[in-house]
Amino acid sequence: MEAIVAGPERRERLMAEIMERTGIDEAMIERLVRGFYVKVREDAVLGPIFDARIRDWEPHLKQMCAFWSSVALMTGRYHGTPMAKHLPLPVDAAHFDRWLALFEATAREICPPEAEAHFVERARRIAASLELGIAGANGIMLANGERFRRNQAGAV
Ligand code: HEM
Repeated sequence: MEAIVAGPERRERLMAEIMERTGIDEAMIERLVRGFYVKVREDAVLGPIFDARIRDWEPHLKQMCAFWSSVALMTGRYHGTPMAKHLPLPVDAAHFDRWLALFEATAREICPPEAEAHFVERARRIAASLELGIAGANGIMLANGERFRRNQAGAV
């Protein structure tokens, strides 16, 4: 009879499969995260939003490495509440577009193509779900593919 592969063993296998297929490892995640936030902090649109909220960058960067390790490699290292952290932010579609443009540029610079595609696909999905949540918190129910724009919604 074939053994049922569950729990930690299944996670190990998934992780090994993703690492082998994409070349992603914790070192690549750390380069991506650190490279991305260098761009974010210099950015005219996003920089001030982070600067106003993050005093000590090192814990945030460590948290983001754990997040991407969980998202990209299924390691389960991240335990947090990203939606709750983003709901109060003064952001809309323009901020998410900028965030993704910087993330995608960093992934292109740092990762081989399979890894880049793996990160970017997940970043786009999570960004869309955060934007949907933020719109909802501002009383706007987005239709499929619709974007959240505060000026049009009149909800600044
Ligand atoms: C509009 C673009 C975005 C802005 C301005 C933004 C800003 C921020 C800020 C200021 C924090 C710190 C919050 C706090 O500690 O109080 C944060 C945390 C975080 N962000 Fe974003 N973010 C954006 C998009 C994204 C996207 C697209 C992702 C994921 C793909 C993401 C993932 C996270 C995670 C995982 C945390 C840590 C939450 C925790 O402490 O557990 N963010 N973000």
